[in-house]
Amino acid sequence: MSTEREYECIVIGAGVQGSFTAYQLAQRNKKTLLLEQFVLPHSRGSSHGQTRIIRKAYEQDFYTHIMEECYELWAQLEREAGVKLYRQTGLLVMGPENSQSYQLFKDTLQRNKVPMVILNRDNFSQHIPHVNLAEGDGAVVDITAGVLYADRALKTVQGQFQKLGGVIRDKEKVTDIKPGPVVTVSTSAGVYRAKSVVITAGPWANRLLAHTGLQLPLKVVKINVCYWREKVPGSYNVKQRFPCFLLTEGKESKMHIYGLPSNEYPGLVKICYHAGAETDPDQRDRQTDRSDIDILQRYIGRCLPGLIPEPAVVESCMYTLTPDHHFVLDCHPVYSNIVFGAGFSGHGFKFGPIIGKLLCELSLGEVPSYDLSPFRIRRFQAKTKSAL
Ligand SMILES: Cc1cc2nc3c(=O)[nH]c(=O)nc-3n(C[C@H](O)[C@H](O)[C@H](O)COP(=O)(O)OP(=O)(O)OC[C@H]3O[C@@H](n4cnc5c(N)ncnc54)[C@H](O)[C@@H]3O)c2cc1C
Ligand SMILES: O=C(O)[C@@H]1CCCC=N1
Repeated sequence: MSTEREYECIVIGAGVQGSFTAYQLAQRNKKTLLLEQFVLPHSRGSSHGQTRIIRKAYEQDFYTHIMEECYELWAQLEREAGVKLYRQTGLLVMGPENSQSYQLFKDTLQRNKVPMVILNRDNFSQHIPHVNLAEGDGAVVDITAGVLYADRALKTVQGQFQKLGGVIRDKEKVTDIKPGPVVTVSTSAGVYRAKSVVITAGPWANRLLAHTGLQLPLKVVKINVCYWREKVPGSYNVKQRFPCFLLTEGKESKMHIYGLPSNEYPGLVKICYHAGAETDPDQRDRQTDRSDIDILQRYIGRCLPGLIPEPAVVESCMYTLTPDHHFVLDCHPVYSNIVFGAGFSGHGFKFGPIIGKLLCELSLGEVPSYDLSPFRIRRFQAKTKSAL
């Protein structure tokens, strides 16, 4: 086999997690191949689109802790590449004042001393115009939060990986993985070998893991990415300092509604429902459920009076959900040189740089920089089907 087909590590899937993992490996001078089934850039997975929210506001301390370093790593990439990837807007968290979820968000911010502002009913509309705070809801702003320019970030990290000597082969679908001390990876165009393999295949994770005899309890859902037109252009604009926002559990929905200020499409505000209908990732466009859009229309009609409650643009994206909505970051239980990052459950983009670092550490057999117990597969126990 020629040396072009032999690597220290092969990363499968060039979404945000695979691209950052490959970049971390290349920074550590590891000869790395990044394989992607589609021609890059593409919009068939979970990492496409122009924007994502970045925030420290979480219900669990472990995410807030990790975000500390993650902000640094995003800034480092911006400096290294000379590209702006983050814009601070703040994140307005709203939810029933006495609900568990809202209190957890607020407490986590306070306990971790994240810069924040608590708004009350009297000063709310002065700070956040054109939003009706629902009866009984509280409101708190995570000042550190903002928008990540997602497509630009992906292009940047892939470019930096290549500058470090990393190889990307797109339009090359992985068709087989043969575990062993040296792992053999077959694609639609060739056969490669590596000391370790990282699987970051997003909605296709279980398809890839099947080659290693492992299945995770993952559910893939389609998300209708909705943009809503401002009645008065600029009312919810990023330049007017309108923040990102997130609704914790409420009457309308068990899950969150979230939004970003108008920015990428002039006059249009991105507001989505944090759940969707199950889909086969290869049949995404056949899933036509729009019940999420009905929920959004009702919410917008009631609480965002400056928007036309009819989506102006609807795009598609996918979440890969775990039962507890926490990520999966682990080594294969039998083949320790096969590592995977999966189940990012619709909130993984902001963590890309740190996920890359952690998966790189796991693939090199190092002790990971953070306690990975919330992310290990043993938490699923009986639900983790293994043919091994
Ligand atoms: C509408 C929407 C809004 C979101 N908003 C936010 C947000 O505001 N903040 C946030 O932090 N996160 C957000 N997320 C979540 C975040 O975008 C995802 O968690 C993240 O993009 C997942 O990345 P990934 O690399 O795991 O998956 P993907 O981006 O899907 O990457 C997996 C890649 O693997 C490739 N692949 C699969 N199988 C093969 C194969 N056999 N051979 C070769 N390649 C293969 C795929 O083609 C794909 O490119 C959002 C997601 C969606 C859908
Ligand atoms: O991860 C995020 O910040 C967004 C908003 C909340 C729901 C999921 N994604």
